[in-house]
This record gives sequence, structure tokens and C-alpha cells, in this order.
Amino acid sequence: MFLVGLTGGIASGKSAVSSMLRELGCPIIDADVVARRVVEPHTPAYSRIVYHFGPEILLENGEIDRQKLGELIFANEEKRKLLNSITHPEIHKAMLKEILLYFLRGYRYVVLDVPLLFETRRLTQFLNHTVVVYCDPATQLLRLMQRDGLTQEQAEQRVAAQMPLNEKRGMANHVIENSGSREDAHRQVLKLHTKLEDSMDFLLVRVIALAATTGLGGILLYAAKILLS
Ligand SMILES: CC(C)(COP(=O)(O)OP(=O)(O)OC[C@H]1O[C@@H](n2cnc3c(N)ncnc32)[C@H](O)[C@@H]1O)[C@@H](O)C(=O)NCCC(=O)NCCS
Ligand SMILES: Nc1ncnc2c1ncn2[C@@H]1O[C@H](COP(=O)(O)OP(=O)(O)OP(=O)(O)O)[C@@H](O)[C@H]1O
Repeated sequence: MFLVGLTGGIASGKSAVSSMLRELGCPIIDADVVARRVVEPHTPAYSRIVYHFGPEILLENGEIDRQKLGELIFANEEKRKLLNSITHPEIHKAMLKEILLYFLRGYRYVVLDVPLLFETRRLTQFLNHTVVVYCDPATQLLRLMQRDGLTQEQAEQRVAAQMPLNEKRGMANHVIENSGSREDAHRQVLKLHTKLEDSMDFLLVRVIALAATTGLGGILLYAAKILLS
């Protein structure tokens, strides 16, 4: 059993690549999907977001106005850090539960689609493989503006809220070059899938190694911290 981290920059093509992997039978946990679920009305994160950001970030139906909250946090680092401090522990907790369920269902590995994988770093030590979906800055901006109907300034704000994609590319052990066609990306995904299927990595070995280096107490403490935080 092992874990694969899939990341990149906003609009670099993570969802496009994860859809290709899903079609090949890989179990995918999409952090953006989990992030939407953990802020649904009356969840702990929802209550804290309303407390800190006020009812003005709500729609008439009581759900979070994602466009309004997005405009707020992408233009202000302090507000973005506050939102992250509320949402990220809930996202990680929910993802951990999904990972356990996939392993109990007998999957040999799980792909975690996490936009902020290298920014938050909480998951990286448990990953046997990290994949960055890269595309050149101009293509990234264009795709983001076209997909989300953003102005160039809004798109640049969102890109600037993340670690530079070039930096992430240097931190991963697999890179999908996605500045070109979908067909080109798909050919690379097929090669990546073969590598994952042939991989003999075991998460258990990594956890045991971590326990050995930090002492069993360290691993139990860390697991408790993730689950309870
Ligand atoms: C700010 C919010 C309301 C904007 O919602 P919206 O529907 O417009 O965007 P969506 O959630 O689909 O995110 C689109 C992309 O924005 C980027 N992004 C989202 N949140 C953040 C953040 N806190 N910092 C940097 N980039 C972010 C990611 O690349 C993400 O894939 C929403 O993104 C959010 O709640 N973010 C906080 C939770 C989070 O950090 N999610 C990222 C998953 S690790
Ligand atoms: N190779 C490609 N050629 C053309 N368009 C692409 C390609 N890859 C992705 N796209 C398009 O670019 C946009 C961004 O891609 P995608 O949504 O997969 O990025 P993402 O990394 O998941 O974004 P986010 O961080 O917002 O979740 C989408 O409209 C998608 O259809």
C-alpha cells in the first residue's frame, strides 16, 4: 500500500490528469472536492468561517459565496492564512478517513489530488510518489482566465497565492508536462500509470521507519495530532 501525491499550480491541469488516472482505474481523492464538503452549512469549519468573515460571505440559501470569499482571500494573505487555518485541518482529517477506506477496500495505492501539497507539507512525508502537473505561466494564466472567467489581475492573484510552479517541478519525482495537447499529456499519464502499477513501495515501511526514527510515541502522537486537530 502506498500514497501518490498529485499537485501543480492552479489551472495547470491536475483535474485533467486525475481524470485520466481515474479512467485507468486509480482511486483519486480530490482535495478541492473535500474542501467543498468540509465547509457545507453547519459543519465546524462553516461556523468558524462565518464567525471570522461575517454573514456577508454567505449566499441567500446560507451556503458560502465562494466567489466573494475567493475575492477576499486571494487579495489578502492574512485572510487567506486565516481561511487555511480553519479549512486545512478538516480537509486533512477527511482525506485520512477516505485513504483508510480505500485501503480497507483492497486498493494497493491511492492518488491524492492536492493543489497545496508542497505549500502545506503535512502529507508529503507519507508519500512514496509525488507528481507535478506543469504548464508554462502564460498557458496557465490563459486557461485559468478562460475556465473561470477571471480578469488577468484576478488570475495573477490566484497564481501568486501558490508556490511557483517551477519550484514544485523540482520537488516532485514525476512531472507531467501539460503545456501542450491533452493527447501529449495522456501519453505521459499512461507511462506514469505503468510505473505506479509496477511500484513495490509500501506505506507501511515508511510508517515503520518514521516510528523507528521518532519512536513509536512519535508516530502515535503524530497520528493523534492529525486525527484530532
Ligand atoms: C477560496 C475558495 C472559497 C474559492 O472557491 P472556488 O470555488 O472559487 O475555487 P476552488 O475551491 O475550486 O479552488 C480552485 C483552485 O484555487 C486554488 N486555491 C484554493 N484555495 C486556495 C488557497 N487557500 N491558497 C492557494 N490556492 C488556493 C487551488 O489551486 C484550487 O484548485 C476555496 O478555494 C476555498 O475554500 N479555499 C480554502 C481551502 C483550500 O485551501 N483549498 C485548496 C485544497 S488543498
Ligand atoms: N492539455 C490541455 N490542453 C488544453 N486545455 C487544457 C489542457 N489541460 C487542461 N486544460 C484546461 O485548462 C483548464 C484548467 O485545467 P484543470 O481544471 O484540469 O486544472 P487544475 O490544475 O485542476 O485547476 P485547479 O487548481 O483550479 O483545480 C481547464 O479548463 C481544462 O479543461
